Amino acid sequence: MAADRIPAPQERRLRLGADLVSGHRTHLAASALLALLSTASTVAVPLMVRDLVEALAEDGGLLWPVTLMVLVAVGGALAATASGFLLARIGEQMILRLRARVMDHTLRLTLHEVRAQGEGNLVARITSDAMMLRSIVDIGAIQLPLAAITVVFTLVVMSVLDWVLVLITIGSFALAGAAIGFVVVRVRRSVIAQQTALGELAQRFTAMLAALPTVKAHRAESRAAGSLGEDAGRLTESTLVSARLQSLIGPVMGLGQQIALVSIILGGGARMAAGDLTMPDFTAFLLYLLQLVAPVAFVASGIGQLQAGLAARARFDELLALPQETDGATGADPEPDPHAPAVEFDDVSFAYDGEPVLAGVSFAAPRRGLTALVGRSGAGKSTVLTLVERFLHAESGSVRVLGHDVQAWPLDRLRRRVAYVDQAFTLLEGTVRDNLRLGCDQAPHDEALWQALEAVSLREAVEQLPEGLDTVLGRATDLSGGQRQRLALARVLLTDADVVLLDEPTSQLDSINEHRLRELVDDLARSRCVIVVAHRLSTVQHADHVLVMESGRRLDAGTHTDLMSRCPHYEDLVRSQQWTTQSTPLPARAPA
Ligand SMILES: Nc1ncnc2c1ncn2[C@@H]1O[C@H](COP(=O)(O)OP(=O)(O)OP(=O)(O)O)[C@@H](O)[C@H]1O
Repeated sequence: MAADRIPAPQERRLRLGADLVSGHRTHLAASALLALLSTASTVAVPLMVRDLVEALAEDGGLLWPVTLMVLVAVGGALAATASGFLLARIGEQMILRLRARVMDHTLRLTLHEVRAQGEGNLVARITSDAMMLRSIVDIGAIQLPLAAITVVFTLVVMSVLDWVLVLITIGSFALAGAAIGFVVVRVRRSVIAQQTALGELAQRFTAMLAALPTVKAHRAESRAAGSLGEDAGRLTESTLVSARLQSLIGPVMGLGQQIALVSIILGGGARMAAGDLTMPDFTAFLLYLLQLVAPVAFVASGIGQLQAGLAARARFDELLALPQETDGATGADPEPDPHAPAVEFDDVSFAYDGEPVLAGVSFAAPRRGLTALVGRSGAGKSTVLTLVERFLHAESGSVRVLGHDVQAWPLDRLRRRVAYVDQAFTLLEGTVRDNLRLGCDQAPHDEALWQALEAVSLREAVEQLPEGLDTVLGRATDLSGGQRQRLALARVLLTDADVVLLDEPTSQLDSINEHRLRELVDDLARSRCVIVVAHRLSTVQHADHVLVMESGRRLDAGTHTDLMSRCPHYEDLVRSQQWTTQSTPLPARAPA
C-alpha cells in the first residue's frame, strides 16, 4: 500500500539526472539535438562570411553564398527556439513532480517535525526553492554543456584560422575565468543563506497571519509589520551578498573580452603585416571572437546560477532526509481482542525533548462509554490522546488499542480505528462534502452525509449555505465555532472508528451548544469508546469513567460520584471548575 511505504534513505535525495528527468528522455534528446544544430549554425556562419569576403574580392557570384548563410542562420535560430521550448516543458514537468513529491513527503512527517520546520519554511520549498532548482534543468542540463561545447568548437575553428591568436584569446579569458571561479564558490554559500532567510520570513509571516485576530484585537498591526520588516531586512542583507557576488561576473567577463579584443587586433595586425594572416581569415577570426563572448559569458553566469540551483537542491535533500512517520508494524492487521479494553495505558512515560510530561500513567478505557480525562492545564491530558493516535511514541510502557500495542498496528489501520477531533474542530479548506468525507475509505452518498448532518442538527445550516454541500469552507464562508464542532462530530459519525478521541475546547460554549455537544458525545459513547479531554463539568458529570491527572501522573480514576467522595484534588477541580487555569491558586476547600 502506497500510504504505508517508507522510502529508503538513499531514495530520499534528489537524483536529478535519473529521478527527475526520467520520462522525458526523448524530449531531452530532441532538445539537445536542436541546440546542437543551433550551435553548429553559429559556428558555421563566420566561415560563410569569410567565403563571402573572398567571393567579393574575386568578383564571384554572391546569391548562393548569401542564401545559404541566411538559411543556416534562420535555421539555427528556429532550432534554438524549439530547443528552448522543449527544455522549458521538461523543466516545468520536473518541478511538477518535485512539488508533488515534497508535499507528499511533508504530509508524512511527524507533527513534531512539521512544527519544528515551520509552515512558511516548508511552503518556501515548493515556491522559491523549486524555481531555483529549475535552473539546474534550464541551464545545467543542456544550455551550459552546449555553451561549453560552442566555446570549444569555436576555439578549434579559430585555431585552424590562426593558432597564435587563439593562444592570446585563451590567455586573456583565463585571467577572468580564475576570478569568476573564486566568486562562484561563495555564491553557493550565500544563496543557501538567502533561501534560509526567505523561509524564515515566510514562516514568520504565515504565523502572523494565523494570529491576525489577536494582532488586530491588540492593535498590534504596526508592531507586527515592524518585526516582519526587520526579518525582510535580514533577507535583503543576505540577498545583497549573493547579488554583489553575482554582479561581479558580468564585468569581469567584459574585461576579459576587452583585453582579448585589443590583444587580437594588435596581434592580428602584426601577423597580417608579417604576411602570416590573410584579411578574410582575420575577418572570420574577429567574428568568432565576438561570437565567443556570449557563450563564455553564459558559462560564467550559468555556473553562478547553477550554484543557486544546487543550493536549493541541498535544501530539498535536507527536507527529504527527514524521517517520515514510521510504520512499526508489518504483515496482516492484528485481530481486535474482543475481551480487551478499547484503550489501555500500562506504565506509560513520555518526555518532550527530554522534559518529562507523562510518568508511569496506567488506565483502561472500555469498548463502549465515555472516559473523561481531567486535570489542570499542562497535566498531560492532550499528550495522552496524541500517544493513542501515535502522533508521538511512548518512551516506556505500552499503549494498547483493542488489545494490541499501537506499534503492532499498521499506522493506516490504527488511524482507521481511532478517530481524533482536535480542540479547534479543524476543518480543511474545501467543500462541506470534502470535509465530511475526510476519514471515509468509500465516499458516502450525499444521503448519508445529510443524515449525519441531521444527527448533529446541522442540516438546516448547511442547506442555507450558498451552495449547500458544495460550499467551500475556510475562506470567505466559514462556520461558527459550534457549527464547526458539530461538523467535526458528523465526520466521526460517518467513520466506523471504534475509538473516538475528543479534545474539548477550553473556551466556554453557550449553553445550547454545550447541551448539543453533550448529547452527541453521549450518542457516540453508546456504541464506541469515547475518550474526551474534559474542560467542562457537564462533560465530566456524564462520563462513565473519569481519569484524574496531575503533573503527568494518574492521580485517581473512577466515577464522578466516587471521586467526589474520595479525591480532594478532583473535588477542588469540580468546585472551582478551573480545569484550565494553572497559575491561579485554587481557593481553599469549604470545611466538610
Ligand atoms: N509540542 C510541545 N513541545 C514541548 N512541550 C510540549 C508540547 N506540547 C505540550 N507540551 C508540554 O507538555 C505538557 C503537557 O501538555 P498537554 O497539552 O498534554 O497538557 P494538557 O493537560 O492537555 O493541557 P491543557 O488542558 O492546557 O490543554 C505541558 O507542560 C506542555 O508545556
